Amino acid sequence: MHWLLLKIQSTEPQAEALSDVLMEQGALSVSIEDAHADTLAEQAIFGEPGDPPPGIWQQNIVTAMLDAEADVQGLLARVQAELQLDGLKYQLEQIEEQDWVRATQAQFDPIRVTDRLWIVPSWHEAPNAEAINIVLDPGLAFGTGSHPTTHLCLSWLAQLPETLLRSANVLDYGCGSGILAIAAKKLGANTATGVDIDPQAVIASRDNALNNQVEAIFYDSAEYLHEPFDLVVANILSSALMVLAPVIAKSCKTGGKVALSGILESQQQMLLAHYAEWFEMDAPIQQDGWVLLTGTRKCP
Ligand SMILES: C[S@@+](CC[C@H](N)C(=O)[O-])C[C@H]1O[C@@H](n2cnc3c(N)ncnc32)[C@H](O)[C@@H]1O
Repeated sequence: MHWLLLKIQSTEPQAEALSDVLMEQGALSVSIEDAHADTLAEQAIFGEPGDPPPGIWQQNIVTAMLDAEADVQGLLARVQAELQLDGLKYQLEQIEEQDWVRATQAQFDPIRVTDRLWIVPSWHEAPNAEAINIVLDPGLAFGTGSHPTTHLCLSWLAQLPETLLRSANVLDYGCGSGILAIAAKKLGANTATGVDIDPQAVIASRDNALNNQVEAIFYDSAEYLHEPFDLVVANILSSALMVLAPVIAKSCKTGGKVALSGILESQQQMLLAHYAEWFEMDAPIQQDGWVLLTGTRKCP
């Protein structure tokens, strides 16, 4: 069994309408991708809570998956007529039936955070059985460890002195998959708590903690009571970090540490200035255009 992939070059104003017409004309699925993906001209597009939708890439590829027997020329003619377009540029590829589960799994390899901390998908053997291995599969909640913002937080947790961690109660604000709370606990934290605005993230975090045989508490941020913790990690986008600053400050004991992630280089000065009201801020740490800000809670 096989299918056809019809890949059409498109522009921002056309792409949505093109996708809709392809679906109406019998495509099994349609996706839109950056025409410059995996090149230096790749355009990062993401939205922040409260901002208008970020739109799509200026130059993109609209890919329709079709039955092997589909009349491609007829389909293209109908699409062009409906959208009043001329000379669509396209490529046609054939894809064979394959083990889709295995193909998906093959995209996720173990991730080394440090020599002693790894994130390992459940279907993989741990590269170092002696290391602290967090077993985590991609799921509905953010946080597989592959994103620089998560990686920055994990590296920060992993370099904390063990003596500090042993007595530390850790809060993971915006826990997603629970990866940071689970890592903190596995690295030796006294307790780990995670909160998230998304109920699916709370469920995923609880499942992941169970799979890792880690005791950690996860709940909805609406139920969070602002109790003070020794360490607070928050990997959320910068607009949310700005709004949540008083909550995060209240959540951190005097002398406690904070780590803030999800911040672009262009946003770091704004965040540093804002958090300086409550924290003695350290020099930013950068990775792939993202910044980790850390600090120590001042006396209120
Ligand atoms: C970028 S993910 C980080 C997940 C994980 N902690 C990590 O480091 O990979 C951000 C998480 O913050 C949550 N979030 C966003 N705004 C929030 C808010 N105001 N309060 C609590 N959680 C929030 C999102 O639902 C999401 O799960």
